[in-house]
Amino acid sequence: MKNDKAYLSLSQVDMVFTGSSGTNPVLKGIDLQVRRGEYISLIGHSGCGKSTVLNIIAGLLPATSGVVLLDDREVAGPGPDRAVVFQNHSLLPWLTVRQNVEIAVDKIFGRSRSKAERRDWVLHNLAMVNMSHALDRLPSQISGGMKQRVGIARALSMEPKVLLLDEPFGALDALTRAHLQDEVIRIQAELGNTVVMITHDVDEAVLMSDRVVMMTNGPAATIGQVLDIDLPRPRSRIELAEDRTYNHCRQEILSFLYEKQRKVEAIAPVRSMAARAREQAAAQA
Ligand SMILES: Nc1ncnc2c1ncn2[C@@H]1O[C@H](COP(=O)(O)OP(=O)(O)OP(=O)(O)O)[C@@H](O)[C@H]1O
Repeated sequence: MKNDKAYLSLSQVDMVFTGSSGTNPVLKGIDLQVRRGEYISLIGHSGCGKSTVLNIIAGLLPATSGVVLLDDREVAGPGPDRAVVFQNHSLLPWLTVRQNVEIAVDKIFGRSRSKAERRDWVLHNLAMVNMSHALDRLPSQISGGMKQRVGIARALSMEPKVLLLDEPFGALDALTRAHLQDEVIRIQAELGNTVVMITHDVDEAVLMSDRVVMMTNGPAATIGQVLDIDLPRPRSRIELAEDRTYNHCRQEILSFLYEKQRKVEAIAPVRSMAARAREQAAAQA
């Protein structure tokens, strides 16, 4: 059962990037409470600041102001209690599948677990993502979907308090993507991980999440709407296609993204193409 107390909380988080071209206020007043075992998706238009939120939780970026607490402790830098899986796998190319997980396990459990325990733990996590058949292959010898599986096994093997997924299925073809989504759903049901996932995919957000957090467009993006996905688990993608609640949730998110937060910049490239055409015509005249 999920605990109602916030396990991960972001309070009044602001982020302003400062560079040679001036200041860029990216996030403003982000407030988010995540319960232990909850699966949260962050969705919003490209560039609104989703990865920035994830990087702040990961401790890879310090927020300009505001507080991030995980299990009652302030996040003040990266740590093994927060494992990140990126869109493009980040496996070490010279290490095998097994060694890529082993390196994380040895680092975290090198002192607390015996060599045999660590070996079994590596194998267990790779079995969980159905990669036992390719333990000794190099990343260059496996497919993109398999690489993401290894990345997920590596993240899980660290027993993080929070799993941070930055578009983990974004680079995969539709079938591989569906397959891997199902595996993560199964693993989540088994382990009850607390997950924050970035996605651009409305169906993926509804299928996988307990709540979908919708971000407004930048600059100074914030949380515009939070939707509870009140669908029983286990969820079947085939049955959900006909489900009224599922379709209602989808509709809510689509309406937020494409009506309330319609991205006006999308028109800009069309304008500039037209402007370019005019310039070309003028140049040829
Ligand atoms: N390290 C950084 N330094 C300066 N600006 C940054 C940095 N990281 C992100 N930004 C800026 O912050 C804004 C939000 O970027 P971010 O990557 O968080 O958006 P996003 O919603 O994850 O985008 P996408 O969906 O396209 O991945 C962008 O304007 C980006 O240029």
